[in-house]
Amino acid sequence: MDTNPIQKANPGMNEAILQVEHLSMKFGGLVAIGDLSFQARRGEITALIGPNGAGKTTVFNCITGFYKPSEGMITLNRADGSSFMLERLPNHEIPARAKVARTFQNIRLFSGMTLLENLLVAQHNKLMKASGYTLLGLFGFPSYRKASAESIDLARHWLEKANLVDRADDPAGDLPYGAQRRLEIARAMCTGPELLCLDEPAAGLNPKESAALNELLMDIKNNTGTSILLIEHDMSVVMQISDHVVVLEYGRKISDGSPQSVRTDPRVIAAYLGVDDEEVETVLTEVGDEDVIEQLDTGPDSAHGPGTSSSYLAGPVSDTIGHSEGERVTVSKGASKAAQIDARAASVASRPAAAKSASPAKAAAKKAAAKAPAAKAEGISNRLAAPRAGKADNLTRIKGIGTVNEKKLNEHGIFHFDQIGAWKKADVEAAEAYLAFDGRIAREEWVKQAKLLGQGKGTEFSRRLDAGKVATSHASGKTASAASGKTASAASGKTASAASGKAAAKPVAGKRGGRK
Ligand SMILES: Nc1ncnc2c1ncn2[C@@H]1O[C@H](COP(=O)(O)OP(=O)(O)OP(=O)(O)O)[C@@H](O)[C@H]1O
Repeated sequence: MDTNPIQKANPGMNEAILQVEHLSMKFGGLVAIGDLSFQARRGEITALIGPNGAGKTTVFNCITGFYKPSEGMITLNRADGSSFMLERLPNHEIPARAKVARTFQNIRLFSGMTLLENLLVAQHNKLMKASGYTLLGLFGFPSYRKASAESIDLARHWLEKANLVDRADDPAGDLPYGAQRRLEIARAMCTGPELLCLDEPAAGLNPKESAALNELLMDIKNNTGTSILLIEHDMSVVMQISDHVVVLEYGRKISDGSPQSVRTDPRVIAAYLGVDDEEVETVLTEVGDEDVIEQLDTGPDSAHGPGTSSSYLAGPVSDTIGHSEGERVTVSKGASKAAQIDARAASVASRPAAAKSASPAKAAAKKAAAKAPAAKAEGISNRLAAPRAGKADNLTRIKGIGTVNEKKLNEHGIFHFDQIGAWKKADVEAAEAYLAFDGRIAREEWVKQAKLLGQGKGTEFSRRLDAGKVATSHASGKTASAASGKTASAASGKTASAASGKAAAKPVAGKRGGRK
């Protein structure tokens, strides 16, 4: 194989700025990335998404030379026709020669330096080159003076783009969080990258800061030649600005395509059942396909539930998962949710037609199963057998309750705001144990919110939800139809509501921990 990290490529053949081929990264026995291939196209925003620990940052670390991959090739095709095999390029040469820049999950600015100084430091290499690497050059060479003036102009340009020019002389550490994120991107842009890799740029941003970030990234996409590779958990950012989305789970690619196609991919939704409810809810409620929900009835992935390593661990051991309908699907013990979905789809496809005709019996079995958990809910004191007057409140108006948890609460006899509003400490603890929420109900003040909503008052969150600014499975933020046997949003074709015929008893979906 050619050991020269630079290859000549034909200009015009570089539709893909980045080609990742059969990339694997192992840490001892742990396979963080397994045989991953994807492309990022020039001039586009490509998002790399997946649950915590899926291997996204490891991919970035391989692209930017922080890790040398165990196997595979990463090719960066520059606009001038040259190509670089990044896995062979010394890492300090990746920004300079291959023109790849990155930001990190944790902000890494020089907080004591001013904004302008931060952007000038980023151009240090260019300035030193212009000085001829001599002290005299710093003062005497016209090339240095020219480069210095150009660097200041470029810094000012990116400060303007990031809407930070007014604060050019303030220390970077004094900026609000969202502004620091934009400054990092401005700093990376000062290096003139062809590929900009952003690791969770929207993490911790409020909606206004998120919108400012989107605007900056769209500006970069539309007005510079820079292509963007983006790791992001915030689905609103991903869906709004990405041209192309690659989804990882346990280091493997499970989906690759347009934002629309990946968000309706059952394997992606299944993968996201292991993360925060808000993220699950965003995907589930936007997809809302009954078949998809049906496919999710595989239950939690015990091999990768909370507390275990969230990385893909190759293992040939087979196990059998039982389902309420009685069919059994065999998957490997280390299989991801996506693999379970695939296995189940194969099982459904091969099921004889006669099995399908047994659906009334299946429905009865499901109904019985749906009733079962209520009988087990000893921990919560004020349960009801059914919603009053057949109508439940829309519990997703409480910040922290997504459609998935609303369904579980309904299954345990909790349908109304005043029921949650009346919870005592023991009820909160029981609900937290059932939902595997570990202190979150108290922290998010569900009881306080529920009291207000029960009195017909609103909260900041419920007002946003009622105004349609927050995703909900309910046709209208204020309506609900849990336990009515209908889907909550039949009109809009969205997700089945709680306690509908589909709400068979299911254990709590595994969470994969918080962000880094
Ligand atoms: N240097 C390392 N040594 C050992 N294991 C590592 C190392 N770096 C990453 N891992 C493991 O590889 C897996 C993938 O981690 P990675 O940080 O790439 O995931 P991620 O998708 O970026 O997660 P998150 O969304 O939480 O940032 C994890 O199990 C992680 O613990």
